[in-house]
Amino acid sequence: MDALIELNEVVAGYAVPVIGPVSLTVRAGEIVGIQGPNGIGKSTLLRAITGVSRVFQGEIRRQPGLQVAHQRQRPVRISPMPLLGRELLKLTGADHSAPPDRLAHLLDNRLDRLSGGQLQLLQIWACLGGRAQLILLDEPTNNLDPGSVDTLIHLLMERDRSRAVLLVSHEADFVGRVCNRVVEVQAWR
Ligand SMILES: Nc1ncnc2c1ncn2[C@@H]1O[C@H](COP(=O)(O)OP(=O)(O)OP(=O)(O)O)[C@@H](O)[C@H]1O
Repeated sequence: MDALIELNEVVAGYAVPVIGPVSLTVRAGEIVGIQGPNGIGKSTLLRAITGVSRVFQGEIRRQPGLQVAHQRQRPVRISPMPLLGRELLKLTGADHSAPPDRLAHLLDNRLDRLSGGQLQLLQIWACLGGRAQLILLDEPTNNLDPGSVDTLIHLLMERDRSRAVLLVSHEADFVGRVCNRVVEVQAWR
């Protein structure tokens, strides 16, 4: 299989269908964006890839052995968390690639003493620099000021280019700057 993942006419939801049909393909090295109005089911589609939501119709084909990392829209923040930034990277396997300079000042801080935006950037790098070949990012610019959005773009560009990213974002400017392709999704009707 050439692609990392292929969605073929996928309809996903929970007790009832929410989104679709959606077809898309993500290949190694690509950054693909998913766009659509609030509440249409974009997060639900990412959850279908990780098996958390239900696939009603269609098919999701994964490259054999594919590992997926998922940065959720509102990451759970467990407090207190006496874990250092560099320990988070080690736990996720992300210490194998040197963290970018822009994150260096966060590595010796406890996770529960980082700001929401700092924690988010570190968690995104833990996904991008970890073992997964496919990284799912749900609204990665949430909580980020313009300087941090620049850092996020830098992290995306610095990732190992064999990795692919499938991201959901309502920030058209950000999507235009980082994505190779954008897929417009529709609600199930
Ligand atoms: N665990 C769940 N069980 C049942 N319904 C859910 C669940 N999570 C979300 N939904 C419903 O699925 C629909 C789509 O939600 P989802 O969060 O996927 O949309 P979205 O497009 O990502 O929204 P936004 O752009 O606001 O982030 C909503 O009506 C929501 O209430």
